[in-house]
Amino acid sequence: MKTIRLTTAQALIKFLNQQYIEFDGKKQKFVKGIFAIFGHGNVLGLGQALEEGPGELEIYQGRNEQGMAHAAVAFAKQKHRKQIMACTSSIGPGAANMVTAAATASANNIPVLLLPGDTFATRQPDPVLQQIEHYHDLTISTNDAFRAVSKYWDRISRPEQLMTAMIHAMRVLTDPADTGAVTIALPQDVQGEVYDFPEYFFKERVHRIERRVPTASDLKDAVELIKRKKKPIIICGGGVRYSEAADVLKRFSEKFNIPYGETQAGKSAIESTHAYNLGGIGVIGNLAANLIAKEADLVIGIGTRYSDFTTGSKQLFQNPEVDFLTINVSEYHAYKLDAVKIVADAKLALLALERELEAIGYRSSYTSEIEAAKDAWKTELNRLYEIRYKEKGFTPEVAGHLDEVLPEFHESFGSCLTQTEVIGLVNQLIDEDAIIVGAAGSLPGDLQRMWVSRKSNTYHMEYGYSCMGYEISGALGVKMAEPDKEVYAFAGDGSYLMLHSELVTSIQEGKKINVILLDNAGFGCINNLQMENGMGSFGTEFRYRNPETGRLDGELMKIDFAQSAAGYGVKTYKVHTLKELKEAIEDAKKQTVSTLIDIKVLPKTMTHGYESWWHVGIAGTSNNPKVNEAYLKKENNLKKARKY
Ligand SMILES: Cc1ncc(C[n+]2csc(CCOP(=O)(O)OP(=O)(O)O)c2C)c(N)n1
Ligand SMILES: O=C1C[C@@H](O)[C@H](O)[C@@H](O)C1=O
Ligand SMILES: [Mg+2]
Repeated sequence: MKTIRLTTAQALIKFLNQQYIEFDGKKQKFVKGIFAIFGHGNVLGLGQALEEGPGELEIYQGRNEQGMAHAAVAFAKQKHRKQIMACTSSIGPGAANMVTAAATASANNIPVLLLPGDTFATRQPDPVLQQIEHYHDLTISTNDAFRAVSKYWDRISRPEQLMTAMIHAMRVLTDPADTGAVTIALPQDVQGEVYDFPEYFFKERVHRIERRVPTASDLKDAVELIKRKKKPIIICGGGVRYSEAADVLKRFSEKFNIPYGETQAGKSAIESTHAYNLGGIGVIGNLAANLIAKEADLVIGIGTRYSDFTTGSKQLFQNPEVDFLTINVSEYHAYKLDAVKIVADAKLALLALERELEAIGYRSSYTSEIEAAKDAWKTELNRLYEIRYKEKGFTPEVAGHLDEVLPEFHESFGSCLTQTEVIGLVNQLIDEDAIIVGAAGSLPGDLQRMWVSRKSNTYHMEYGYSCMGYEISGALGVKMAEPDKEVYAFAGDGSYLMLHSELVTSIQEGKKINVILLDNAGFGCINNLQMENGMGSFGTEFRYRNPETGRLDGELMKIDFAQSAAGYGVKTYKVHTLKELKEAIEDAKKQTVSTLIDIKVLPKTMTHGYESWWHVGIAGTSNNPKVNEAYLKKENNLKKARKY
């Protein structure tokens, strides 16, 4: 047996360079590059290996481990999981910073390879700087925190363990049914330890992403169910995009006259204007999708994990005859809602169903309902685009909460922009093939409802974990995946403040991203949520501590976000009017550096509620009668929801 003498870290990098994937007969390199923030836990092991022999891996310098790992997640998501990035961190805090991103990857089923440094396997020294030391179990380190958020976790305590660990890492990273974060913890001494690795460990490996074929019996059950149903609705989930099944779904919907609603992950698989595309469905869905969903007698969920946002906390589908048919590569998701299942690849399942339904001449019995629902939503959308603030007699979309704050905001910020008119104008002005990125706050709701995707795969929303701070890091990852397109991160002021460090990396790498920052001086959507459920405005507006009350109910904080980003070399704009917004977008398009448009928007002017309900925990007793009322309302809604 021929061997190659290498350190563990050198062997790992050599191995990563030899991994390929094959999908539909097309072969490509699987690991594009590696984000690194070096510390004592990885610089002399993995860092040395990367300096000496990176192979074809591109090496990027992150700013915050969470941010860089989110960029890696976004890269893989935009690549439809066909190519990934790795991330290396030091031990302790550097590693801990990646835990959130690991969770984001796993919740969204997006592959990412995380390589945190770990404490010494030899325990020489003991403890090393940043080691926690659990008195009852010295084998526990910060990296054990990744176990809860990874789809595969391993620790390399001896160099030879690397071989099985990496083979399993690749198995999970390329498994469409169960991919997510893979964490390989690397004790810092082991990274530099030498071993005679067999040459065959480094042979070229092609991991075939197989399309799981539907079984005849699954298909038979599905056809039996569909042919009894008159008003089916499809839910187009992220699986449609990852399986590249959009064209087949489009044809399927047309042939059998079946409309579809989009989840956050599925949106933009097919352009919004397609006649059967109802748009966003669920808690933050629109009127068209939610009205059709209410009446549907069959829900065909394709590549969706049926989150509470998608099913309206299992209360959206109100037809007493409603049944569920699920097409999913994951048995776990397929078993939900007591559905009839086709456990298979979305594209193959749709093609097979198409043949069967054609053979029996199936067609749903919708006549004008789909068009009527779409038209009604179009009218509503136009109304949302046109909402203009008036000093007198203005009722915001989210009315009756903080009506008195609007004049105060208008005066303090010198802006009277509403969130819906801003979204409408941005949607109208940016390129058709530009990609928008988002994750948290009120924007995902507004965008799922309002955004008109004119080209496929131009909507990139992380809503499996809805992690604040993904927006800007994610935009960088998307730009790395699609460097020829303009990329726009939609971020609230809260999300921007939580994490925007990779904006600097975008400048460093010359990867232009555009930040559309909507500053409403607070955690707006959470303020809505608390006030809708009877609470007062508590801890969610950005106000100074008031010396008179001792509370956070002083004046509104005015933050110059444009100035903060300008300091990094970002081209910035301050926007208070639609005219300024138009000029800023047009100028931003001409720039080669990253841009940020600091837009002051009135609170409470986001979209609100379209025939859906979100189940949230509410206090069962309170001195506040409004909270008690909200609790009773919740209990009543719960009665209308499916139990499982
Ligand atoms: C990391 C993280 N922490 C907390 C939350 C809970 N959360 C969801 S939205 C939100 C406020 C978002 O505020 P902002 O970004 O300003 O958006 P807005 O709702 O005002 O549009 C919070 C705290 C989250 N989603 N992610
Ligand atoms: O708690 C939340 C409420 C949602 O409206 C928001 O989009 C999401 O980020 C969240 O965490
Ligand atoms: Mg905000």
